[in-house]
Order: sequence, then structure tokens, then C-alpha cells
Amino acid sequence: MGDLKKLSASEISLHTSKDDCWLLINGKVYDVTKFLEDHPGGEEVLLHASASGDATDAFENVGHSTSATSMMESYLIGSVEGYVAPYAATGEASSRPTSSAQGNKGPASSSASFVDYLLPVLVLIFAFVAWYYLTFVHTDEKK
Ligand code: HEM
Repeated sequence: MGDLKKLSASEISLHTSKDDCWLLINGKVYDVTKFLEDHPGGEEVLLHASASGDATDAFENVGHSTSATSMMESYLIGSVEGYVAPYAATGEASSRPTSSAQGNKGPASSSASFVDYLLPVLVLIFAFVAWYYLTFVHTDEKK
């Protein structure tokens, strides 16, 4: 695979039909038009992932085998300019496209970390209130 064609997000979004279907996975673009019918997971999921703009999460959530990953190479047609990985893929995506990266903006998302901290705290408060109720209030009622 020599140098990959640089494609823009708007260009990729023009190829989401059954006759012309591209997938964006980890910053790389795959033309899966000829693979649609052969995909073991069915063509609908591929068309849906294509239309969603970024298929990285969908692809990784399935937990594809290594043979599936090596199959992808034959459909590779290019890479996307200025790719920023989606939230769920940031931590573990092993093949993050850092090669041609121009000062990648990190996985900054203050709202996500807010929820990350707030949720456990709320769960703890709820657990404490439940424990308090069951230990004191509820047993008092019986007496
Ligand atoms: C070029 C991209 C892709 C290739 C080459 C590919 C290839 C494969 C292969 C070979 C399998 C069989 C199981 C395995 O070996 O892991 C599979 C299963 C599957 N794929 Fe993909 N896939 C691609 C993209 C996607 C995407 C974007 C989705 C989106 C949801 C997806 C959803 C699935 C599902 C749901 C299965 C499970 C089918 C089952 O076990 O019943 N695939 N894929």
C-alpha cells in the first residue's frame, strides 16, 4: 500500500449507498461496495455504519477477528484528512493515524468527564441512603 489518497469527510459522506459504499474506520477509508453481499454481519449494518459518518465504534464494538481486520486491507482506498477519533475509540484504538497527524487535538471532552465523576458519586449517595433507610428507619417501623 503506497501512499493513500487523502479524502475529506464531505467526500466520504457522498458514498453511503448500496452501489457505492465507503466506510471510515480509524481514520482510514474502505470501499466495501463489492463486499456488502459477502459481509457475514449483513449489508444493512455496513450501510448504516457508512451513513453514520464514522464506522469505527460500530466496527470495534463487534469485536471482529484478526482475519476480518486483515481482510480490510483489500478494501482500503484512502485516509481522511485531519481525522479525530470518536470518543469511545480514543483509548484503545491501536492503529490511530498519528503518522500524518498535524497537532492532533487530544480527546478533550469536559462534559464526558463530568458525567464520569458525577455518576459514581450519585450511586454512592443512593447506596448510603438505601443502607440508612434499611438499617434504621425500616427496622424502627417494625418495633
Ligand atoms: C471493511 C470492514 C469490515 C470487514 C472486512 C468485516 C468483516 C467481517 C467478518 C470477516 C466477519 C465474520 C466474523 C469475524 O471474522 O470477525 C464479520 C462479522 C460481523 N460484522 Fe463485520 N466487517 C467490516 C465492517 C463492519 C462494520 C462497520 C460493522 C458495523 C456494525 C460490522 C458488523 C458485523 C457484525 C454484526 C458481525 C457479526 C455477524 C455474526 O456473528 O453473526 N462489520 N465482519
